[in-house]
Amino acid sequence: MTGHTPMIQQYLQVKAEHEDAFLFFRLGDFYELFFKDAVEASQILEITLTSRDSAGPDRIPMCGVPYHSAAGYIETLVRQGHKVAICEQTEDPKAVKGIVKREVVKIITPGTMMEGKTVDANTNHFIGSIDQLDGGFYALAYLDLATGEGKVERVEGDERTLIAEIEALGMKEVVVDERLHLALSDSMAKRGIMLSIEYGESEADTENLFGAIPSTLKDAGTMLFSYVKRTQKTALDHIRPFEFIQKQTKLSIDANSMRNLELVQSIRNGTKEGTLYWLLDETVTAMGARKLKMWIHQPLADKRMIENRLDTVTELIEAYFLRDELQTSLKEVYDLERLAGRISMGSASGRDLAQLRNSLRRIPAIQKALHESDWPLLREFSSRIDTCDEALGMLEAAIAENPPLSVKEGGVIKDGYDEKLDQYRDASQNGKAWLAELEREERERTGIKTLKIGYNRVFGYFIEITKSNIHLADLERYERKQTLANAERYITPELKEKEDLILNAEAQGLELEYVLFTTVRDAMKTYIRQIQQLASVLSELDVLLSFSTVSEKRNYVKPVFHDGKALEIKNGRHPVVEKMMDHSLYVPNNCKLTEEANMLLITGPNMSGKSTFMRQVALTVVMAQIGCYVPCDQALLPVTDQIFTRIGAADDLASGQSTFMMEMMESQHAIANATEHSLLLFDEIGRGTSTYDGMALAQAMMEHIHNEIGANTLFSTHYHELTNLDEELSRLENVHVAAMEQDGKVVFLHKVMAGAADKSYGIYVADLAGLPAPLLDRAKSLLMTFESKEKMMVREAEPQQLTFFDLQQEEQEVHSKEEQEILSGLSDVDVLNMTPMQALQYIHEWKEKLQSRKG
Ligand SMILES: Nc1ncnc2c1ncn2[C@@H]1O[C@H](COP(=O)(O)OP(=O)(O)OP(=O)(O)O)[C@@H](O)[C@H]1O
Repeated sequence: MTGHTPMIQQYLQVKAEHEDAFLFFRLGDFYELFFKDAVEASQILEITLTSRDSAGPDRIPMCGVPYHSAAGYIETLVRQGHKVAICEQTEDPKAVKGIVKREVVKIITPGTMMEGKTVDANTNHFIGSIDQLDGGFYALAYLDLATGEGKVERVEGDERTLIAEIEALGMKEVVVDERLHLALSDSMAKRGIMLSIEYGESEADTENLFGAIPSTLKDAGTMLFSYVKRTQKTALDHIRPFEFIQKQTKLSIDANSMRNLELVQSIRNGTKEGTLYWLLDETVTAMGARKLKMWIHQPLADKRMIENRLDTVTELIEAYFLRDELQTSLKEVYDLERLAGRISMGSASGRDLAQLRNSLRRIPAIQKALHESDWPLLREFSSRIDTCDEALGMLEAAIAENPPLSVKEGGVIKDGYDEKLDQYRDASQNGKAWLAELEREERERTGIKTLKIGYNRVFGYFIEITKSNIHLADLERYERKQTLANAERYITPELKEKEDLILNAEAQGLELEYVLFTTVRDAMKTYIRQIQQLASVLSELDVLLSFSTVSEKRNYVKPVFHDGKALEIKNGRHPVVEKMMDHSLYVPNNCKLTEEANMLLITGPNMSGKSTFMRQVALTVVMAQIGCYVPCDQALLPVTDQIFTRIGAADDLASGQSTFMMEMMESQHAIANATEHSLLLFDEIGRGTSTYDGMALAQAMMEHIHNEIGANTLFSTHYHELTNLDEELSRLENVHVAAMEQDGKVVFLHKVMAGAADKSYGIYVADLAGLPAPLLDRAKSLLMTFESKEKMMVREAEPQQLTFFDLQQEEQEVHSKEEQEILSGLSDVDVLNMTPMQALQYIHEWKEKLQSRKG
């Protein structure tokens, strides 16, 4: 370190504690980066790399960004998966000699970045933390620092399940201890998730935050809290008590199924379009949009709670005008949760406080409208709304109607709020007028018509009287300051006082205003919980309004829940496919799963609509359990506890697993965790391997689900051979999606009908896709050969179809069994006590057995 200038030495000291971050080192109006940081950042940010002198022989690489435009650069670095440590001057450079003290005031990381152009306010941005526990499970805690929402859940399963959950929640950063860091660093890096280590001591007093969390899971939460505290270095009063996600009260949908069903992210490009969230999102506030997403992530599994939401939606649908009024008011409500977060962390601007005030102004009308309605649940809603009158009163009194963006510009505090500030403003704005008035008064009092008030830099403001009038001067009050050739200049205490005010008015006014503003902002901290509570009620209202709007617009119906297991949907539709196509073209379908028959085996040509049908059943269940109406004419539903899907080829490239391996792992996960209250969707299990292998696996899985689990199950397959299973499995029924041949062309009817399909139409679909005619002809003739061969094989191997290896093995098993029988028969024979005829009879039997073996 020696051989550097004192400033660089200071830099190196700070940098040593923040090796893993780009250090933004404040120098005047710039943030400077040095050494390796400078080289790398200049490349990423496309800014010029320069160098500066040091005490040593080599120049130091350096680059910098202006203070006022740093935010964009910081955002770019953090978006690309880096940390940025902000090091500020913590002393006034004017007040000290030599090196100014500097300190890191904040570390911005991918999981804690809350503001910026790329931060979507309609989504929660969670930073997570993991603790590995005995017994093969993990504790997963996560927190949205902007809104203060935190949750803790128990993740049962292996590392893959854990990572899937982290991805499903969209986390960009996860905090772990050193041991887990080693174990997870590769798989997290592949997915672009930052792993940060927290060594620090856990915060001691966190009982208020983790009171509801089972003790074994608390450590994940406290570790997360310590990390956030260490990086943010501000008050975190807005962080609410962490919620414990109890699986029993939630419908759990594993991350793969979330993706397969396109609940919040489309498979194609990961955007919102084409998802259930996209379909249902008619929310008018960012808080509502976030809540909707969380509800879709964690639907309810409690009949009473579901019905309460559904009944509220019913009331909102009926109360048409009220709904409109509520939505119009809610549109004017800003993001109260994020505002509360900024207040807590001291980053709220004057404009933020004005937005808070403007939002709070809307609340009484919302409350009143609900309260005066004829609807019992809506009235109940109104009683949950706290109008935050005190907070509103304070903001009304203190904050100007339209404050500027920057607090430092002034104009944030309202006139009339603070006498002193008013004086400053008065002084600076009306200073001249005041002086003119004083001049008039003094002339009147003294009778000197030529008395005037002047100003110079040495003496400030003065009263000037010409020599000829001096005898009229009021020397009791005037103090002589300067004598000129033909005039005397005086000051008065009053004038000096005013002078102070006038001269410093602006500067002091701004200073005072800043103090007043921060006092109001800090005072608002008292109301954070109240504001958050309000936000929670309003966002819930927003989502329920959204449900009622969509349900009405799209003719959805209210589902009926019962305590049984039957799941019956009449004329169901896939809501997203329906929205994307001409509504009248969509072919509705029934789905009937009863206690007696709760497994459907679906066959039908490619593209006929098998997976659309399966998905629509799952989406209907999800929609119902978040409290929304459903796309059908009638629905009788059980409360489903978990949904598992094995649909399509959602290749998980990052995990490095083959598609077939993925398929098997997802199946394993479903089979290991499903209960009789679960819904399983298995789309074409086993198609990733050889026919017999795949068919065998599919059959075994169906048998297992039927006999051991008893879950409501939809199973689609291309293996027509499996359709015979309904004879063996009593609760299995065949359905098929109908297609029709007309003039040599296949017409897809998209209609689900009883019984098995007789034929698939793969080659026809290939034709539709535009494969060349000669290729298709060849395929047709090959198909004929295969089919006739298969018929022969089926005949040979009846009653079951086995592979060549299976047949060989079976043959061997049969033979050794016969030999065993002959041998044991021989040893059992009591030769001394049998007639020759009996002996002959035995020999004949043995010989026949051996002959049948050869034959
Ligand atoms: N009920 C329906 N009404 C109208 N169109 C439908 C219906 N169901 C499916 N479709 C249309 O048919 C297309 C194919 O459906 P889907 O992907 O469900 O077929 P599939 O039988 O699962 O095919 P594959 O066996 O090739 O996976 C859908 O994209 C949709 O446009």
